[in-house]
Amino acid sequence: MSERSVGIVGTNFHTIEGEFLLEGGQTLKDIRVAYETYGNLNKDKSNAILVCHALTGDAHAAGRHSSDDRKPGWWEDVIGPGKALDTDRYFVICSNVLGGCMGTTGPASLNPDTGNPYGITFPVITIGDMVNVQKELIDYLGIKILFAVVGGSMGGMQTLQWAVAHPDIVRKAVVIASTAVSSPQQIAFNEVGRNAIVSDPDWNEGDYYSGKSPVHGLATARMIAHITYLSDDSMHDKFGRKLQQGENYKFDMSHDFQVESYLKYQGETFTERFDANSYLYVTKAVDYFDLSKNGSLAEGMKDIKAKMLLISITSDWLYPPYQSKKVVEALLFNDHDVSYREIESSYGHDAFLLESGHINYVVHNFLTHTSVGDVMTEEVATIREGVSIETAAKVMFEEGLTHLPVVNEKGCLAGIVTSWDISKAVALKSVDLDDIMTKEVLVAMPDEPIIAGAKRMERHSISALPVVDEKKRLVGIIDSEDINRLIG
Ligand SMILES: CC(=O)SCCNC(=O)CCNC(=O)[C@H](O)C(C)(C)COP(=O)(O)OP(=O)(O)OC[C@H]1O[C@@H](n2cnc3c(N)ncnc32)[C@H](O)[C@@H]1OP(=O)(O)O
Ligand SMILES: N[C@@H](CCO)C(=O)O
Repeated sequence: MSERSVGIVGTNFHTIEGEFLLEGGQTLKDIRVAYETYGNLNKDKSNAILVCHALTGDAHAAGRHSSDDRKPGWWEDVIGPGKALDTDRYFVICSNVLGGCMGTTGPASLNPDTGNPYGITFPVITIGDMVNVQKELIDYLGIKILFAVVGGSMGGMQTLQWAVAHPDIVRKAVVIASTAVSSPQQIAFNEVGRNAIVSDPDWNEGDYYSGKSPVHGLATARMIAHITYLSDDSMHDKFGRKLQQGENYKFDMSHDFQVESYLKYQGETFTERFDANSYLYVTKAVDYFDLSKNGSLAEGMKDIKAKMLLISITSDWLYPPYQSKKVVEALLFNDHDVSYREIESSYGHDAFLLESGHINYVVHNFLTHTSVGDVMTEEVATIREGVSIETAAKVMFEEGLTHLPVVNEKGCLAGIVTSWDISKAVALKSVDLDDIMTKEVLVAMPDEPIIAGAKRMERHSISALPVVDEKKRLVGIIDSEDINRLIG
């Protein structure tokens, strides 16, 4: 196993107890979420990155479940020590989507009310529902801010949805080979796939879990979809008109060309790991995805606060660069902080899984150009000027703090009290907070590079910096231990 891998990992499960309301108005009971995590969550819980998977991905994004596993998780090249999603710095989370078939509740799961698989009685779900389920997981993990949300393809849709629906949680968002609105062509390809599934007699109106499954329909759906993940150039490069066996045409109906054999293999192996009903539901969720509001993408995106990075792939004809550029335009219309990169690649849509060199470079740069505001803790316990030392000590004890900012009636920083100041007060029998607090406080600004804040802390041997805006209002705090971990 590569030294740069997260190594052997396991899948965890969390149940969201009770009724869960879906965007379509229906409910699901006791949703189970399968998830994996890599790296460690820091003390402030400010280094979490949520990775959202694509259509047929799963929670197993990196590492191996056992040393015998033939292949690692699907984004092994991007997640791990020293990689863009650096597990020495970040706590990476990936969960299987709602409606999936890799551990999270989906149509193949048992309906608790009937004891039978949901099948086609499973409610139609949306990208918004997938994100709402992830939000429950993040809450369960005690995470209040996401340093970043990252995803390709359908994972990019979830990432955009996160940025729109939870602007105060998401600090950075990386959207790769994706769109804010599913196009008619995308819907059309999905519909052909669904049609292949429901036309298979073994589909049996979705009720096939005790008999034969619709493997022919599902394999055909995958074959069609797989073509859309490649490009004309990559197919020329990969297969050309090469034959699978021998040098002469057989002039029969066998899989004479390599590309035929390849597609057959891709279709068949897919049926070993994916549920046909899940394919119906997850593609539907993709089709319904549309972040525009009143016909305007700019309006739909106006609440976003995260710094955004959009990446597209030159040869991706399924999610063409124009779709990412539309998102960029909508964000620029709102004066948002957005970067855009187009990766030159002939691999087509699946380049987001294959061009790991490019992806690592671009995503690493985006994530490491971090400002104070990207990592600061916004919920800061404070005390008002003029309170007693005892009150300050009590707050620090109850909140487990070593630094406590003192603010005036306008919320402006007036000083800071440390646990050392409290010890001094006890030793000197002081009662007046004003006597012991530091009034000339070193601070950081949200827009300054994190490295500048870290250097200031190092130079002055201090372990926390209050963050203030231009009016000196306290807006957050940063802690040296967490910062050092993030800047590596
Ligand atoms: C986030 C997510 O999207 S998770 C889901 C990602 N995974 C998938 O989508 C699985 C489907 N696969 C793919 O999409 C792509 O294969 C990728 C992007 C993952 C990997 O691409 P590549 O590394 O170029 O692999 P490639 O497409 O050549 O497929 C290789 C497989 O095809 C087989 N193959 C290659 N040529 C032929 C052929 N002529 N006949 C039969 N089989 C063939 C190989 O033996 C290999 O089999 P294996 O997967 O069992 O090892
Ligand atoms: N290979 C990807 C393509 C869809 O983005 C998947 O199967 O999920």
